[in-house]
Amino acid sequence: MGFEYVFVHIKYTIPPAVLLTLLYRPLFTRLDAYKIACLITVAVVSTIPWDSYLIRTRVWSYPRRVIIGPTLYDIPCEEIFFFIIQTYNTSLLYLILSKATFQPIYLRAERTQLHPLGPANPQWRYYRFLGQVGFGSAALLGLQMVKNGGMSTYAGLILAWAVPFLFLLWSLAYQFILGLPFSNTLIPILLPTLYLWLVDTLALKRGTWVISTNTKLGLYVWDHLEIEEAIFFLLTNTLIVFGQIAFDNALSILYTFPRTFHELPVLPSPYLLVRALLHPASKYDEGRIQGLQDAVQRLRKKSRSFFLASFTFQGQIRTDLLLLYSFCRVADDLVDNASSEPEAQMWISRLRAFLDTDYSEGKSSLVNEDYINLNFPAETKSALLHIPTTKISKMPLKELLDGFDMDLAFSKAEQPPPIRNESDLELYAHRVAGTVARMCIELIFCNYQSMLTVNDRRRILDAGDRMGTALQLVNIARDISVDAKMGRVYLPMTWVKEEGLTYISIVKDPRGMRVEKLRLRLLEKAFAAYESAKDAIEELPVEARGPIRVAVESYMEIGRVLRQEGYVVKAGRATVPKWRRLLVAWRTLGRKSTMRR
Ligand SMILES: CC(C)=CCC/C(C)=C/CC/C(C)=C/CC/C(C)=C/[C@@H]1[C@@H](COP(=O)(O)OP(=O)(O)O)[C@]1(C)CC/C=C(\C)CC/C=C(\C)CCC=C(C)C
Repeated sequence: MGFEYVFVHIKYTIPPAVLLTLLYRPLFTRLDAYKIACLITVAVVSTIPWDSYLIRTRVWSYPRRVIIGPTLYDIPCEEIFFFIIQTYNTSLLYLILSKATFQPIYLRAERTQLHPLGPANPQWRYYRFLGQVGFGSAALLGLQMVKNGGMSTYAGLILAWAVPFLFLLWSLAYQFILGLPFSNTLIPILLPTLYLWLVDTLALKRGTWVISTNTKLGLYVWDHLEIEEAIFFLLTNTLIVFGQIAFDNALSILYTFPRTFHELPVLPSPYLLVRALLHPASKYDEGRIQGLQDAVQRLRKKSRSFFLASFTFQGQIRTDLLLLYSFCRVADDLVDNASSEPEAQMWISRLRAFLDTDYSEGKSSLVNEDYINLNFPAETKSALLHIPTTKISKMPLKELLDGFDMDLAFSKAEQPPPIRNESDLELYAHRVAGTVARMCIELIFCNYQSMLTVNDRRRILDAGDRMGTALQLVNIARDISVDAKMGRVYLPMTWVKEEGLTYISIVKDPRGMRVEKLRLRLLEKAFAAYESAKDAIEELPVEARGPIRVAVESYMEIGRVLRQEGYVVKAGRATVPKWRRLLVAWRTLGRKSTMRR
């Protein structure tokens, strides 16, 4: 009996596990735990018969002096622990590196020749076939090597065991394996492989584990690292990453095509996951994939705070929020970028009519698609078509349009400025942002089960409304100069007068002590609304608390920067440096809930 193998774990496999866990802890969700647990189960169950065979046939052995004793089918318990910890470490690395990726946009519809629009992405089927030929040949080679016996036995056994699994995973998830960025595929395979090669070199050198000379090829990658060991770690890490990718591929299919897969549980069963992977790519809804791609592009380009926050949402809610953002952004831009007040008014009327049709009973989605095609620019189509109206009520959307309507009063020379006093400011902020918060919360309630009563929900929605208002006040405080350039002043005229200023004087020169005083007054109001609402976040379903904190805090951080003297202005706006935004996200995610329900 000895502790050498245990020390390998203490020194080399447990420290990275602790480090990765600490790093990922604030982002760790139930779904992540489920994914890792599934993979560990498959890894342990599939490796035990193979490893047991290797040990019994003495291809592979452990001197008695290095292991503590207990075995399962002759496999030392330290070895079983190795399967678990390797799967855990590589999986965590994959999860960390793929956090920023919104995987559904990597789905590719594969139209055939018979499709009315002609074939699309025909190359994918060839890629799949080529991969299958490659993996199939490697598996056959492995079998042949085992059959030949002698020095090729161990290498053959590795190939014959691991490659059929790779063949299967490739066949199911080739689109993601090829399409995802290298940071999500190659890096999480190569980094742990290299690390384990180094650990293995040390273990073989010290004789912690021994490969029989009769069954190995006798080739080395470098001193003491047998080629078989190098292949083994490369293939097992590839299996783990391919397994995680296949999981994400299945989840992406489930979240992207709600017409085919509805009423999804937070943790989909293995049966549902396999059904999703077997759903033919020729049946993917291309329009929806396009809608999601456009939504991600819009968010990346237009809002750094919400783009960062979107990484922390997982599963269906991330898709829904992206689609909601896309709609809000497109609607806001249509009105803001109109060349005249009548044109902006026309967009608002058309958006109202679009919502009326979308929410009317028995409407056909085709009717609304025709309406969009006829009445809106082509580049806005995907945002309008995929807004998740089945999960949000009509009222906040209509009120959002009322908020845009208030903006139009700025361009009507005959009318007084729309924000005359504090109540007008509150109404405006409620309409353009309180409503957005309400819709976000409705989506959260729809996606996660909770024990909240109707009254609780109402109270949380009201708090959300106040929080949205707080964000909008920060937005106005940030943009005083930008808005003045467009001839707009969102500061209440009563406040402006109190400072001895006028609407015109601010439009002409939005700088100076008195404007700064007004900015601080606005921020004070914003932070008061924020303080009155922030505790309600801890009453949201647990999965949504951290991400909502990130969304809120990274925006409120703009307000905190504005409160400091000498803030940095870029393109007329105060900006929060990237490192500071990341720090805020990290801190808020890690914060413990004080009011768990
Ligand atoms: C993570 C993620 C993808 C979130 C998406 C949130 C979302 C749907 C935002 C819509 C944004 C939008 C374009 C709205 C149109 C009206 C508008 C311009 C509102 C202002 C947003 C500022 O965005 P941005 O800086 O990009 O805009 P401009 O530069 O001015 O063009 C707003 C300030 C409103 C944003 C308000 C929210 C996102 C609500 C936040 C509150 C919650 C989520 C609820 C908190 C919950 C509790 C219980 C307190």
